[in-house]
Amino acid sequence: MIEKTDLSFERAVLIGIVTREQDEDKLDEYLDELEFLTYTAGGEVIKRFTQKMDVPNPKTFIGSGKMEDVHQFVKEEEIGAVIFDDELSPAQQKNIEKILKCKILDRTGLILDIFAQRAKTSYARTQVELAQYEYLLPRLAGMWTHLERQRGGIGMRGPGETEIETDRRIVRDKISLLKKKLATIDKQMEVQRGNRGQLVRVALVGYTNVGKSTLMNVISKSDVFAENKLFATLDTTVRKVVIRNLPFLLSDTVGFIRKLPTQLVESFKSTLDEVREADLLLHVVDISHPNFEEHIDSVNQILTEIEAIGKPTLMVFNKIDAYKPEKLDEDDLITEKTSAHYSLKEWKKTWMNRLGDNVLFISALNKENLEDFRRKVYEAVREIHITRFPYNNFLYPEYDKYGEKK
Ligand SMILES: Nc1nc2c(ncn2[C@@H]2O[C@H](COP(=O)(O)OP(=O)(O)OP(=O)(O)O)[C@@H](O)[C@H]2O)c(=O)[nH]1
Ligand SMILES: [Mg+2]
Repeated sequence: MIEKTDLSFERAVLIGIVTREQDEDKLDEYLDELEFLTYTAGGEVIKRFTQKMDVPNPKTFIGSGKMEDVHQFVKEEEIGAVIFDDELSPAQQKNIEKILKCKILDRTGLILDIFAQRAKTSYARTQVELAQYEYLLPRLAGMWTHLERQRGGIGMRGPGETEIETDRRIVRDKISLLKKKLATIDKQMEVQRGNRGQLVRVALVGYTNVGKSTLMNVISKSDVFAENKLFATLDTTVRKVVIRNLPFLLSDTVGFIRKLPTQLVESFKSTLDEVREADLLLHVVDISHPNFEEHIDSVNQILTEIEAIGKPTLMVFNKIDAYKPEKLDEDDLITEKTSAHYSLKEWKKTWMNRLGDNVLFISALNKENLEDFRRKVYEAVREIHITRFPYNNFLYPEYDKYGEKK
């Protein structure tokens, strides 16, 4: 595994910009998420810097005055990492590093770092490593100045272009090696998937931290790692589940996020094969999150990217126990009623109504409405099952509660 930026106990500041497409409220929400990502990576956010601009500065992303403020703060407060919400170009990253003289990360770098920390199996590690090298390649020149500065002193001449070229070649070789390694594992996995027989395959998909693994555990009585941090799951777990008389395969996999780095989507292609090859998707949503609608869009966008959109899908709105609409007093005639004030009942009448029967409202944690969940999943799986195997003998005999055959 290549070096990762260690953010453990690191004091960090966040930087984001307000643009025409992204007003202050939106930026706030995005920075909340970036703060959660930083916390997941082990860092602590001390301050946020924001700036209004039409277009980012091509050299330093934010303007020079603002950069000076950040510089002062970094010096005075002993900040170890400065994290940008947007993707920085390799040149921007290099320039900013020169000014601030501390770790500079963008959103992609931060997400890659979390993936690197969390990858447990050699398969996940290989995929992350490939993504890291792809990210590193165009940034190599910048990295050298970094090393140069760190070592400094006598006898340390700046690296010539040739050394950077050598480095690029090494990284390129490494990338093609990792790709070959992944291709071999992919073949093995394909065979494994083929061996699973003809059972209907169901995949849990959704934004990170919405409760996919918790739901998997509840439904399949398994023990998949779940926690209140982002990207708890990086590997796919597949379990055989039986509802009433119907067996099927349920898989839990990596969560999605807004602007998931393309390097990661690409190198996690085979992990995501499970989603691509699924017959039915359970799109899990954290309805207690203020941005849940945007999360749905991000997930759909990634599903489109991996060519998994348009499959039969059940929308599973989870965490109903934690859903608290904002209060609107009856005599309050000034505050405009927005979706933040909707009760669950009101939500059901919105665009959710158009989803017809394909919606569910549950709490995986409190095991609320799980009967409804089982029934709807059963019906959807059965539908697929009987169209695929009209003369099928997979359906187990149904037993009543006394254990008698029906
Ligand atoms: N209040 C509430 N919390 C829940 C519910 N379901 C899950 N959680 C919590 O949400 C957090 C994330 O749960 P996970 O199951 O790890 O979520 P995930 O979707 O698998 O996350 P990633 O693997 O990171 O993509 C945990 O702290 C869970 O305890 C629920 O119904 N209600
Ligand atoms: Mg998970």
